[in-house]
Amino acid sequence: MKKVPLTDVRLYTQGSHKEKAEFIQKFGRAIQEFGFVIIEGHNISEQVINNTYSAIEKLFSLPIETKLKYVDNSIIGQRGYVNFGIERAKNNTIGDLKEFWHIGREHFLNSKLKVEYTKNIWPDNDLPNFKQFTLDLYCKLDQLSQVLLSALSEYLNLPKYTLPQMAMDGNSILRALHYPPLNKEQYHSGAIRAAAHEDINLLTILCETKESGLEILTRNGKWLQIESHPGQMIVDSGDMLSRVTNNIIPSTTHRVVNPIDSRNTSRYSLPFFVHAYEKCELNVLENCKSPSKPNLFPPILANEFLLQRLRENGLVKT
Ligand SMILES: O=C(O)CCC(=O)C(=O)O
Ligand SMILES: [Fe+2]
Repeated sequence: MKKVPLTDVRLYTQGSHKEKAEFIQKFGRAIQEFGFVIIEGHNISEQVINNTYSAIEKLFSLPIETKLKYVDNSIIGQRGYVNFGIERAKNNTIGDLKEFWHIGREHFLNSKLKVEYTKNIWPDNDLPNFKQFTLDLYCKLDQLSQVLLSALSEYLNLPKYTLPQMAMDGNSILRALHYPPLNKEQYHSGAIRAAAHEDINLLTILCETKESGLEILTRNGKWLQIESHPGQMIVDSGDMLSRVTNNIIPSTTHRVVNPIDSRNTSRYSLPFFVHAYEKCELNVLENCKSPSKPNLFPPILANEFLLQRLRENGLVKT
């Protein structure tokens, strides 16, 4: 496969029995064999996405002193603003050329499971609409993730609630990202917008972007540019999914490369990291165990795994 597979979520949400089965296979195989899949028919309107993009463009254009008011070091970059140079890919010593803002869960789908997550930080005094727009997108992506995880459970021949249950009211994060234009020094520093890495979580859903730069490392070791057009989103697998599937679905390596000179403009992006709930034990799922293949990963609580990976990414100091 040279092109990232594309499929339509409506086959699963509104389709006949046959169409549902078609989606399950196409989506599951794409994630398993390719690592990335483009989806359409996700039912999140252009307006919701564009409102959020306008809000984050305004946010990142605030003076640095204002943005720094929204840093809380005690919560290790899990909410609010994270400045340039802080996050780096695992095993990398140079920080990425990006600033970002994290939004966590405020609404719970199942009130019985309610857990206390770190409180969000809102730039209300500087940007009154930011909270409304970003939370609206968060909730819609959260619902979409439940649908995609249900299809993926069926692909693994597991009850369809298996993966959705892990992510239900999970510690998922919407990341608003800004990669500013590069100066000459940065072009030569060896740093890139986002160095090659795997995401920590179960799945990542990336909203469409206006500027290119995202590349994936295909399972046969070649870098491939990936674009999403209006109405499309990109989905990829993370480390938590790799753990619970005993690497049947490996996490996908990806990066964001620097722009060529003639397109040296800001790039904004909105990935949604679908996490398990904090106390979820990341055990290998029943159908992914096999007598001939030992379990590659010992069980670990989702929150402990997250902390371990944040340390590797430079967000937690050891
Ligand atoms: O900006 C992008 O398109 C991808 C960002 C990403 O991979 C990340 O933040 O983990
Ligand atoms: Fe990523």
